[in-house]
Order: sequence, then C-alpha cells, then structure tokens
Amino acid sequence: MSSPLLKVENLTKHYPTASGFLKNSAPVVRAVEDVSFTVEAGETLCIVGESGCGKSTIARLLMRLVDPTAGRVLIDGTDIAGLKMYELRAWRRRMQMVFQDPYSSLNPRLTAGQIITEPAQNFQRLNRKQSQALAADLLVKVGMAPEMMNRLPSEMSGGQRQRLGIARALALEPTLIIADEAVSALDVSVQAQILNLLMDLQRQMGIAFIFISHDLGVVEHVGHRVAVMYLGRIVELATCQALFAKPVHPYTEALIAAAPVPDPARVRLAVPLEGEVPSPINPPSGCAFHPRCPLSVDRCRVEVPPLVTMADGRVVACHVRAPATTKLAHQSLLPVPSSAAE
Ligand SMILES: Nc1ncnc2c1ncn2[C@@H]1O[C@H](COP(=O)(O)OP(=O)(O)OP(=O)(O)O)[C@@H](O)[C@H]1O
Repeated sequence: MSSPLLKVENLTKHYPTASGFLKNSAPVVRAVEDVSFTVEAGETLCIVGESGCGKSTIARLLMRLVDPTAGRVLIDGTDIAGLKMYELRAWRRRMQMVFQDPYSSLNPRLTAGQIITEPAQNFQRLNRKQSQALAADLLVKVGMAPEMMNRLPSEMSGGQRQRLGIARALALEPTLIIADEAVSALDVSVQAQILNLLMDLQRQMGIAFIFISHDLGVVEHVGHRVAVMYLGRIVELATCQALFAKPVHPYTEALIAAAPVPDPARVRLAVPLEGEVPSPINPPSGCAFHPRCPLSVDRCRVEVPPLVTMADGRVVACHVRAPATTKLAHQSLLPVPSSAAE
C-alpha cells in the first residue's frame, strides 16, 4: 500500500512558560499531546475543538514553523524534521496555508496581482506578461474577474480578500492546503460561497485540505473525516458521516449538542457542555475531560484513555464508551471514504 500524503505520528508540543535559567524548571503549556493522524491525497480532514485545544499549534508544526517536542511529521513517507533548508522550501511549496483574517495576511501595499504572483516569483523569475497571465488565471480559478489584479486589498470585500488569499495559496500548485479558521470572519452567505469554492478546487485539482474550525456546521459541510480535539489530544476521529450520525465520545456528543441545529427536524442531543476548558499548563489527571464529563468513573480520574478502534473503524479515547478491550488504534487510523478519491 502506498504511504499517505501526510502522516503525523505521536506529535507533541510543549511550550515553555519561562525563559533563561528558569526554563527547565518552569511548568510547560501542553498544547499538543501524542497526536497521530493521516491525510490522503484529495481528502479533507477537519480538526475541531474549543479554543486553546491545540488546533493552530498542529498547523504550525505541520508547516515546521515550530519544532515538535516529540513525534514526527512525514510527507510521502519522508520525515520533515530531517529536511535540509532547500528541501524544506520545496516541501512548503507543496503545502500552503489560508488564514482566518485575509486582511492581516495580505500586504496592503501590493496589488492583488502582485500578491498572487509573489510566491511563484520566489521560485522562478516571471516577466511582466507571465505574471499577468498567472494572476489572471488564478483570479478566474477563485471566481474573480482578471481586472481585479490591479486592486489593493483595501478596495476589496472580506469575501474577495479571502478568495485572493486562496488564489495566492494556489499559485504554487500545492497538494495540501491548511485552512485555519478560513471562513470564521466572514458573513454566513459569504462563508458558503468560499466553502463551495474550496470544495470545487478540491474536485478539480485533487488538493487535500486540513480544515481547522470550531464550527461544526462548517465541518459537516466540507469534511470527509474529522478529528475532535480536547486539551491537546484527539478524543475521536471518524468519518464526518459517522461522527454526526452518532458521536461516541461524550465530548463530541456535547459539542454537537451545543452547536446550532439548522435542521429543526434533527434531534438535538441532551448533553450540555458545562464549565471551562482546564488549563493546558496543569491539565486534569487521567482523561482531561473527566471534570466536565457526565459519564466519568473512577478510572477516568487516574488513567489516560488510549485511542481504541471501534467496529465501524472510528477511533475513540474513552474508558466508558470505548473500553480498551477492543483493538488499540495505531497510525493506520481510518480508511479514506470513497468520496475523497473522486
Ligand atoms: N507560543 C506559545 N507559547 C506559549 N503557549 C502557547 C503558544 N502558542 C500557543 N500556546 C498555548 O497553547 C495552547 C494551544 O493553542 P492553539 O493556538 O494551538 O489552540 P487553538 O485550538 O488553535 O485555539 P484558538 O481556536 O483559540 O486559536 C493554548 O493554551 C495557547 O495559549
């Protein structure tokens, strides 16, 4: 079997809370703990969870903007930690990011055309005619008129700026795009347009997405699979279809129960999510969700639940709902649903 496009193995990131000679004795922020998943070509893996659960840190680790405390990130089977600078540049070319706030990530002094072609100019010299042709092509790809290439970001709407950010990400023909809260700042109607654009681009160009969001409605709309994170760890990873039809982890259940239900015919689950997410500097012992969990038993307070593979292929970390008598989940995780390969 060929290796997945991306394989993340036991990824862990602890941030120091002090510097200098206090660094080693001070407590650490446990932002990401022992996270493993795969992403196949052409699929969308969503990462969801409340604020502070480690979603953006995973994005930064994948881009090697920060180094992991432990664990590995493999692209087509190659560990990115061992890459030399020029190899890392090539890797970054294949993996692009789209950010939540396109305005702050776009240079306000450059025109749309300059913004879009800047990444490509870093890799190959383009003359004026080639730059214009590339900018026009990419603007059309993201549903904008080629004439927009002369506009500044300040002369565009929020939705147009996000399309511009996507065009810039497409310029280097990436195989994977990490979209970090890419539609959270947009109006609902514009959100839908941008999500549909991303899904169209995926179908046309076979791009894989890691879609980071706290919005379950968005995740259900775009995702093939979804990883639910709580305080740095994955607690459930399943196909979107399976997860929304029947969440298994009590935290997933509570998140879905707390999300607005657009379809009044759909039954809202009766598990409220109470209390705050605990501090990642001093997380609760055992299962970090136990202080908020209505199902918690003694074992949850002392033992971190392992990820267990359930009969339908999803993986869940819960002593009550997924007791570790079944197979422990390793990095193979779930098969890609057939829709991802279409
Ligand atoms: N550079 C850093 N130094 C110290 N702590 C950090 C750093 N970056 C993030 N953290 C902490 O790590 C934890 C995870 O942060 P992260 O931004 O990855 O979460 P998130 O799920 O993306 O949250 P949000 O949705 O609010 O962006 C948080 O407690 C955050 O305060």
